[in-house]
Amino acid sequence: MPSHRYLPVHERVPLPSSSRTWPARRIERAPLWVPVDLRDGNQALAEPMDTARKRRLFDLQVAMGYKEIEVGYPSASQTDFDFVRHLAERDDLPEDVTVSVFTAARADLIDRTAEAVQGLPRVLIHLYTATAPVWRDVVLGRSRAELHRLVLDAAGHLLRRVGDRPGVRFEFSPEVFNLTEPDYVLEVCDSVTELWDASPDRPVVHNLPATVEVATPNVYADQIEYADRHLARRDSVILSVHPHNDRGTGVACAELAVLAGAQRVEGCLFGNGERTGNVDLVTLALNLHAQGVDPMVDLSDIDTVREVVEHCNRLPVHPRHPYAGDLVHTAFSGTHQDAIAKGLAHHAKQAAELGVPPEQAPWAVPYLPIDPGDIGRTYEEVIRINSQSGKGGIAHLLHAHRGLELPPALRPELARAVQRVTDATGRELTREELWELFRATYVVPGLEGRVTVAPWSTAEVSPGVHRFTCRLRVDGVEHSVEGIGNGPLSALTDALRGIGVTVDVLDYREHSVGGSDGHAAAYARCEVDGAPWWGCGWDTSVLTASVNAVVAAVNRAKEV
Ligand SMILES: CC(=O)SCCNC(=O)CCNC(=O)[C@H](O)C(C)(C)COP(=O)(O)OP(=O)(O)OC[C@H]1O[C@@H](n2cnc3c(N)ncnc32)[C@H](O)[C@@H]1OP(=O)(O)O
Ligand SMILES: CC(C)C(=O)C(=O)O
Repeated sequence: MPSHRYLPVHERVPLPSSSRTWPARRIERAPLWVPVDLRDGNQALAEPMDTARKRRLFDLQVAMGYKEIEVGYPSASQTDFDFVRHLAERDDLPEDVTVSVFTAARADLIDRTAEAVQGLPRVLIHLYTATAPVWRDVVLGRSRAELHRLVLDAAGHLLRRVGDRPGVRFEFSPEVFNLTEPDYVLEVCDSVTELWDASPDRPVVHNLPATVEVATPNVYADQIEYADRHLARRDSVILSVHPHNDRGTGVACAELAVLAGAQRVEGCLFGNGERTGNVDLVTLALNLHAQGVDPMVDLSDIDTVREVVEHCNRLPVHPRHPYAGDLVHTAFSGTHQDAIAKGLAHHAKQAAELGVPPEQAPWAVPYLPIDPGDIGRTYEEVIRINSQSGKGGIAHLLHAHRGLELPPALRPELARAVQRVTDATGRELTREELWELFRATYVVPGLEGRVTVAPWSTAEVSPGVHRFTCRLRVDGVEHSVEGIGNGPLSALTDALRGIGVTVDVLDYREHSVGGSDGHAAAYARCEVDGAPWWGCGWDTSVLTASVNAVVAAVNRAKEV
């Protein structure tokens, strides 16, 4: 790899001194989140959103509780302009929501922006110019002083155009802040603060973007802490960050930046945006939630949020996406499943002991960072079965979906049967297929096979003495037999013995299964012709289930 072509960040930009305090801090409340899906996310789409899609996403963001929403770049396209006009003319903005619009530092674009926002009751106008040396030299062709002049000219023009309108506030972004000299950032931002005469009741937003992520997140945090300490009129400045995800650490950058003093975070839902995307606001919010901090946005129905975002962006959310992906609450592997199954049972028990519903009880289930129920997911998909799965997960699924309480001694044998199938097919077993496999292996042999028992009846002929009377078919030959024992099952085994089938019940358990059809399950481990075999019964009658379980064990032994 020609790695020598790339300079490390400290050779690309002077970094601020290292008297950092952010590593010792904690995030104890949510910053102001600002979704920029309708602008930064939108400009990265192959097919930008039309008004209907923009409106759908905007309404979602309002419903989720976002209070500041960047809605477009109205001077860039008629579609963006029209959407801002749509918001202004519909006049249905909730009173606690401010819209933000984006513009480059050019008089013609500012004029068009001013036209677009006419009539909006609350609007933040977001002016930007790249400030980093490569952009100054290569893209904009301006020296430090010339670019500073361009920014002030544009900021002044904006102020003259809309500064006296009620409800208008301003934001400035030195684009590529993270590759800009710290002293130049302060010089430009402070002069803009001055020009716009920011005050605590009309603060300016200085938004310091990692336009292209180029360094480990600690470097960005140092840059933000330096700005936090040195920006002028600090109580009149809202310090905002806008991380991108080029190195895959956009979320970490935003979190460390908040530790370092950022009060506001711009990003997109599920991380859409230029190249590898903007920082993902959903992950950031749920990371706070998982630390016990109120994220101040409603993600209790994450699948609806995802569906709307996927529709509007025409992009899928990855199945492994943090919190929201299809697979993130699912365990296929045996030991994880075992731990989750035990953890869920423990959680239910703890909740009962505390006298609170499970969804209110403190969460500490292994391998599940948050309760999937918090974001509207069910437990259906938490455990899925393939060749990596083990007995714990299999037992959990049969319990969760069929109410079976499989005896621990039966589980390893069933797991081997499951593994034979999943290894042979190489694919996942659905929960219906798992149930069918269990039924075919342990229950069906009690109903059909070399030995069948039907019809039959039992009676307690004297206290503690039971008689089992039946017609037995063995390899097609029918016998009328009778047995006596201290219970119905021992009477059955006695009857079988009478026709030469030697069977002893070694272990037996039964339980009822709740639900409308009121089934019972019976599990019998029997020694048949000198070897142990499990058989199971599933019937509305406990007695029938138990008889079938013993016959199943006999037939399984006779099949080999
Ligand atoms: C990091 C970000 O996300 S920045 C936002 C980027 N978003 C977009 O570009 C989406 C919308 N953009 C557009 O629709 C168009 O680019 C427009 C309408 C804004 C401008 O279009 P055009 O006038 O055709 O210019 P073009 O797109 O080629 O932009 C390049 C010009 O803008 C100048 N420019 C770039 N950024 C800025 C800025 N922040 N302020 C002022 N001028 C700028 C460049 O120097 C260049 O000028 P030049 O032609 O004199 O060399
Ligand atoms: C905030 C602006 C300038 C931006 O989109 C970026 O830098 O990525």
